[in-house]
Amino acid sequence: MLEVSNLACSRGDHPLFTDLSFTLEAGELLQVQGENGKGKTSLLRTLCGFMQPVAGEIRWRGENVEELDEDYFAELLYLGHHNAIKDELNALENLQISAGLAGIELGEKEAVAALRRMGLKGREHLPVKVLSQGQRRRAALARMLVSDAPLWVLDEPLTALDVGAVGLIQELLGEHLARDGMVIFTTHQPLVVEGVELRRLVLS
Ligand SMILES: Nc1ncnc2c1ncn2[C@@H]1O[C@H](COP(=O)(O)OP(=O)(O)OP(=O)(O)O)[C@@H](O)[C@H]1O
Repeated sequence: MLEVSNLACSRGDHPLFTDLSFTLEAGELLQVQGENGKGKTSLLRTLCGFMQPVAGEIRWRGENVEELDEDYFAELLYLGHHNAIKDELNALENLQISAGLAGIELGEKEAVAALRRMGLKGREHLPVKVLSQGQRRRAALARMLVSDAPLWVLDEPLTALDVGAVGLIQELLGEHLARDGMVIFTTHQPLVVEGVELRRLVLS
């Protein structure tokens, strides 16, 4: 379980939020909401240890994440709104490398199957720089199919996706939550996971 207590974050001298507390349990889907610039991305990045909070504490399975360090990162899948993919490499190489960095040895057959489920059949061996925006996004989101991390932190996962891909992402979220996974995410588009209650955290 993720427990956030009295968290405060700033960017430079600019305070974003203070006294933010919430929990996230197995099977829960939490949307961070707020107008542009309210600190949604900053909150997600702070939860993943990329930014230091000004105050407060983040606990994972009862322990402060600063003390857990690598053990916490191994249980975390972060997909930022910038695709963390290398332009010169193809979708297959990108997926295998990112899985490897997360400690997962991903065979070519499995990686190809994941990319095909993401609608990239026939595009697996092209450098991602020639893919469309939506296809690049699909290539980045394929990590959801090969991750065994229980905590997913997703920053605007639906950006650039067509209706079919949005449906697929909603399906993948449903599968993850049904396995007792947890998801915290932002989106400016509607996102519905069938049979799952959407919790909301509003930054104001
Ligand atoms: N590196 C930085 N240096 C200074 N200020 C920054 C930096 N990164 C972000 N900010 C500021 O911090 C604030 C929060 O940014 P953040 O990206 O967390 O907002 P957001 O709620 O995710 O916005 P959006 O809905 O537009 O994606 C914004 O005012 C932004 O300009």
